Amino acid sequence: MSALLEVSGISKSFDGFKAINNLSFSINAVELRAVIGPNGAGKTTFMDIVTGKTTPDDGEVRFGENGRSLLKMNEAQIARAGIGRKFQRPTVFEDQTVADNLTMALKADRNPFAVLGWRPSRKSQARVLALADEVGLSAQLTRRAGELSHGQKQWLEIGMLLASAPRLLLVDEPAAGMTLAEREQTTTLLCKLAETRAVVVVEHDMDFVRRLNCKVTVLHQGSVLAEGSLDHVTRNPNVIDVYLGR
Ligand SMILES: Nc1ncnc2c1ncn2[C@@H]1O[C@H](COP(=O)(O)OP(=O)(O)OP(=O)(O)O)[C@@H](O)[C@H]1O
Repeated sequence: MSALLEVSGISKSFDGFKAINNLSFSINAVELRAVIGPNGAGKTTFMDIVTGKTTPDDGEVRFGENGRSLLKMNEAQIARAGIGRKFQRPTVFEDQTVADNLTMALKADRNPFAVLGWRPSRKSQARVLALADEVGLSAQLTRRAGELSHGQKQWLEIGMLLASAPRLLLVDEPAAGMTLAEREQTTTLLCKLAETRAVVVVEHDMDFVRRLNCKVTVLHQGSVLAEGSLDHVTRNPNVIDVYLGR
């Protein structure tokens, strides 16, 4: 399996403090990966670097078959290249319906000139239905996003990200604030999405990570401390020492 994302020897200091320290790892084109680690381990900074929000001091980040360097691209170019990021707090348009939110996301995926005079076509309406179906919101299409539960808003935002057909989806703490039923549905959704693309989930909730049943990367002090199945990494004495045993 070839790597879709290759992070090699990246470091990033803030005021002399190494938030990321010679970090290397790769993500396959079709895989679900959980990234865990204690507070301050560098998980957010890693996502900031991959999405172009932060530039590392050293190292390289390559994406796609041609190994294109992401460090030469800005945030918008990286998003267009196929990397979507889901922040912890959902940012949907609360006054708009679910269908309108998805339609706007489809529209936003177009170049600025194509957006001028853009009207929803039959094809884009079908795409909205397909996106709603993919994230389990078919029955909510005409509801205002503000009326949705927290979990439904998270799924809507994932649907909006899917409008631009990302090859890599970075998802920050999806389980936070969700009911048990919503967590289970989110697990199913993330596993399904990872059947056709790469999905990287940053998560603190170990029960949720266990349900994802995927390879886990443990970060500590900006480097990879351990990698493998959840059972494998949770048996690692270093992981127990710095993360689980606290
Ligand atoms: N812009 C910044 N300026 C100064 N220090 C920063 C900045 N961004 C991150 N840091 C520091 O870098 C370290 C890594 O932070 P980061 O947010 O990446 O960790 P994290 O693993 O996401 O933590 P958490 O689980 O608490 O979200 C922390 O010590 C943090 O205080």
